[in-house]
Amino acid sequence: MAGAAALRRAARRVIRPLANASAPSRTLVQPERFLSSQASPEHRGRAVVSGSELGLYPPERIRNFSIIAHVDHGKSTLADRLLELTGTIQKGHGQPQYLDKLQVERERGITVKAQTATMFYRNTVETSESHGTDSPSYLLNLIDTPGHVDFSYEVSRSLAACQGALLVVDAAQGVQAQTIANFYLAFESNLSIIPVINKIDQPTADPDNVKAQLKRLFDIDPSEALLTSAKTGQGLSQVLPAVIDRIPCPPGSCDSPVRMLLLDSYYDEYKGVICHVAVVDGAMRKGDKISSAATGRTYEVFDVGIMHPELTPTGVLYTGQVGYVITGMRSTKEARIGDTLHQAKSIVEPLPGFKPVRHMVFSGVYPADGSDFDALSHAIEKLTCNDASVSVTKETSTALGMGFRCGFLGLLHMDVFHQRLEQEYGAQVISTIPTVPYIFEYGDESKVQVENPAALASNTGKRVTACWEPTVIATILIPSEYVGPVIMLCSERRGEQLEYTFIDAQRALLKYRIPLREIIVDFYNELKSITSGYATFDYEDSEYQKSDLVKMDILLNGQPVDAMATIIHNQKAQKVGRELVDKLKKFIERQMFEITIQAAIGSKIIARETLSAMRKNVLAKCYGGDITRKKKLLEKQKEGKKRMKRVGSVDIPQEAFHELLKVSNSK
Ligand SMILES: Nc1nc2c(ncn2[C@@H]2O[C@H](COP(=O)(O)OP(=O)(O)OP(=O)(O)O)[C@@H](O)[C@H]2O)c(=O)[nH]1
Repeated sequence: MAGAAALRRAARRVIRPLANASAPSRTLVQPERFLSSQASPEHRGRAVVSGSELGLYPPERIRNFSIIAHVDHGKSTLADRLLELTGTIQKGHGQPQYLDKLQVERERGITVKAQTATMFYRNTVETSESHGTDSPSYLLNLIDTPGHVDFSYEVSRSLAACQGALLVVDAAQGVQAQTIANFYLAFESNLSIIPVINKIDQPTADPDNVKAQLKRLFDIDPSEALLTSAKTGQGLSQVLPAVIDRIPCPPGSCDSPVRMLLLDSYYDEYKGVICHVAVVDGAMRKGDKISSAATGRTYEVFDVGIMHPELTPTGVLYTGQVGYVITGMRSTKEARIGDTLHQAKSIVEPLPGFKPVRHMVFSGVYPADGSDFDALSHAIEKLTCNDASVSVTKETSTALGMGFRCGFLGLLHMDVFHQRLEQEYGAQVISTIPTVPYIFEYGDESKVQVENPAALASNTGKRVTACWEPTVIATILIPSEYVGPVIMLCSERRGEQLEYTFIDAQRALLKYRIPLREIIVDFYNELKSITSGYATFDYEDSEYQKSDLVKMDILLNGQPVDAMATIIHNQKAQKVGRELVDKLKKFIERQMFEITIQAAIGSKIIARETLSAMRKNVLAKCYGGDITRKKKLLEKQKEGKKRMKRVGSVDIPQEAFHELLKVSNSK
């Protein structure tokens, strides 16, 4: 390895503010029982921590850090290794990516929710702050964050509780689009950033090239980079010493009334609302009364503790610590993320909260079977308790009945939400074509934000005088040979080039301003396919721009299907209209009568297909008299019917709605 000595020297050079001057008056004792890296095997993984033991960790013995990276660069695996190294979980606990707890996270291999784990660690590697085996024990809060662009909101929230971040970069793939986005999130939050070049065990690993990229893009001194393999364990012993040495301790005053930032909340069937908090000042004990700065309501603290990594009651949380609190809150709506919780009756300055969530994509969510509305309503209510970033309002569609209009952070977020509804609550849903929030101005100069294209119909009396659509700044990293096709793709998608640079001899970085609508469906797939999978892509929201938008209706036998209406750029309407009509023809089953399928803008028909009449006889091929087989086929047909939506006199299978999602954007 490039040498522990070199790393130590590098470590000494980086910013290392010490504890806040107003920090603790608590006595510092060596909490030997937490020295898990040296503890006996039976001691490891013990999740019993008392409040008095927690009190042994004043802010200067605490480090709060996040792991941030591009998707799949190894954050969760690195988090696993650190949890093992500190004895927080057993080695070979049989469940890789321990902190990815949701079923969808395990199935998709992605992190969706940020997770926190408290570890206890004694630094045995000499650093500028510690002195070998005499070094004290530290309390480390590790926050594993999602890598996908849709969940960058989770990342920025997590960073608010941290003073530092491990920026993990794959040694073979190098810096990718989300590496850049996450670096800037951490940089703008003033965090100390420790670059970790991971996966150095891979045959194609090229750490020197990655160091050069880090220098060029972020001005990171190459000697600061740690080289690791979360798979083989190589280099991992350097990570936590660097965390202790290079990341400042949390600021805050131990003697002030308690003040904490509400980082996240979720609903637990047995325990009620559980809030994750970062204690900024003072201490919070079981039995204390705390108030919410946002609502003014006061609650009693029923339980308080740390995530070690499961909920571990401690009866108290001190300044600088990150943990959970359970109060009498009845719903997560009371637990507003970004709120300041503080000692009741004290007057405190609220902490800077978070930017409000901006919903990028809206879609209608309806029960596949209309009679399941109550069940769906219950499922959505429960799920939003654990995913506060979804907005939900009731809506009614003539085609689909009663349902909900939901706002999501992006398409993956929408997909994950649907999957969780199905997996965790058994809900069968139909979702409508996703749309972005447009702004329309009418003749009377009133402006409305339109999140449901069908809603535009109610304004037909008014003349639209102008419309605006949201745009994003997209960052795309690609091997240089793909620059041409990517530029073509972006201009087809109405993108405006903002930047074109090379990050090294082989790779280019492109920045485009693109209308959000153009990227929400299928852009990423197409980008991947034209670059043989090499492109990486990230975006951040940008301003609204004036645009020439029209509402396109889909008509079945002359009747508009409100759930299939979409708002689209005028120039693209014809092409997309044809594709939608064509797709529907393939998915709607022939019926006893002829069906015309049309796309229309106002009264102008822009695409049309006809489906001829036919009676579908499922028993047609079932010769002979095997009654059980016939019954089975009829049962299957009945089951299929349940998944149909009757629109006017036409039955539309659920799959047709799903397929429409795929063509709802132009190619
Ligand atoms: N060869 C090698 N593979 C690794 C290493 N670290 C992680 N991996 C593998 O890389 C893949 C992605 O790892 P994760 O830890 O899930 O990556 P992540 O960054 O958490 O991914 P997201 O949560 O989706 O953002 C998994 O198959 C890991 O087993 C490493 O050091 N070497």
